[in-house]
Amino acid sequence: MKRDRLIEEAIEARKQAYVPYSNFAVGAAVVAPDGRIFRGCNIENASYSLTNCAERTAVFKAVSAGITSFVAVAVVADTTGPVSPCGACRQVLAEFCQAETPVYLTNLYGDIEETSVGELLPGAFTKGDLL
Ligand SMILES: O=c1ccn([C@H]2C[C@H](O)[C@@H](CO)O2)c(=O)[nH]1
Ligand SMILES: [Zn+2]
Repeated sequence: MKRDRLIEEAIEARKQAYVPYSNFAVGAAVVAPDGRIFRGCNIENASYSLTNCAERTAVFKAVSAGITSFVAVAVVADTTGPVSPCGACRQVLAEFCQAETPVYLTNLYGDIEETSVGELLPGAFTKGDLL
């Protein structure tokens, strides 16, 4: 199943997490319109606030490869329930996805919450608001 394949990609991405401070590894994977998958992990820094979350790493890798829209997203972490993306990542996903774009929030224990970018950030500030 496509969903499960994407979650596997996020699990693989998580293995590259650079997390010497929190020891909380997160993986993400986003799907381009042509089906290509971009992986991301969280990347921490001794200057803690410079940390980049897994979701934004995946999105920024894709954007730097010329992909500026996504048709599905998966995120995984070692949480008791499905992982919950931070506000910054919700805003970045809103920039490059449709409100209906599916987001699979998961953990290492098989819990899967199927939500959407619009549900994660209702009323997002978007480019249309700049007019
Ligand atoms: O959805 C999330 C939530 C947290 N983190 C990272 C940021 C930091 O490295 C660590 C602890 O907050 O987890 C992510 O990458 N994605
Ligand atoms: Zn985040």
